[in-house]
Amino acid sequence: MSFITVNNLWKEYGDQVVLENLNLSVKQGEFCTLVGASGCGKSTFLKMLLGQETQTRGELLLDGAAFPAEPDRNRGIVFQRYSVFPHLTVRQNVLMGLELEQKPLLGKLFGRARKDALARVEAMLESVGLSPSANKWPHELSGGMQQRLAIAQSLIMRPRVLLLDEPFGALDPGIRSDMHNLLLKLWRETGTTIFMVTHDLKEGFYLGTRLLVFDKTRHDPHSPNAYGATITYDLPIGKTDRAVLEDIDHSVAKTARYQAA
Ligand SMILES: Nc1ncnc2c1ncn2[C@@H]1O[C@H](COP(=O)(O)OP(=O)(O)OP(=O)(O)O)[C@@H](O)[C@H]1O
Repeated sequence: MSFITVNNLWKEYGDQVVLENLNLSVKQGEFCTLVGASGCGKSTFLKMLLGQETQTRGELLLDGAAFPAEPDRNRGIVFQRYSVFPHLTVRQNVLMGLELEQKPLLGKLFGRARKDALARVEAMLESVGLSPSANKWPHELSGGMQQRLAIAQSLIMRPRVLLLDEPFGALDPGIRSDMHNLLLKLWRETGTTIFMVTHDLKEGFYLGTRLLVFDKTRHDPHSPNAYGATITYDLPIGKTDRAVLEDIDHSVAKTARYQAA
């Protein structure tokens, strides 16, 4: 059965059509990577999946029911930068979600509940390789460590859907490949469904089980906002030949030129 269903989904901001007629059916545990020219609406789509934005038209279903309109623990998100709290230590950053979930008013756990939560936090820090840095402050961490912390902070809540908006875009290539391996390990361990935006087609192919290309198929030079992007390719990874990749590269670059003009 489809876990996430998108039917004839449109998103407009004022007179700007950002996304038009998206249709998609995603099974639980899939790893979808999203690529497309800058400004094509990939982040907007993630925000709709998160519950931060609502669609203008169409349906977005989770297990056959309308998506909750507010962000909730079903969905976690990691941005390119700065999604951790600078005034909390690494351990506190990861613990905070559990405390707020169980004690929304006080934001503090005590006794047995705190001990159990801390045990989960320690296991998560171990899993992302941050145990030795548990007492550090975010500003004392490298970019890669900050992103590992942001991922830990999301995954501790055991979200059914993990949304990643160019999470490795600001990292050096060497660190990126470590992060890829870590993400694949965590994805296999948790079985969470992932949507990840990337500008790097190769990264999209390496990580995902499915590649979604967001692109505009219609352009009006006199009215650049009249048409939105849609999903032009929806490819199972591992079964795609070189000519298709070149085609994607070519059409995304063309849209980017239109947007820049
Ligand atoms: N809250 C908003 N109000 C008005 N317009 C918005 C809003 N959010 C996004 N947009 C517009 O929607 C379009 C799509 O933006 P979005 O950030 O989703 O693109 P993107 O594909 O993620 O781009 P990039 O790859 O550069 O991050 C842009 O033209 C942007 O200006």
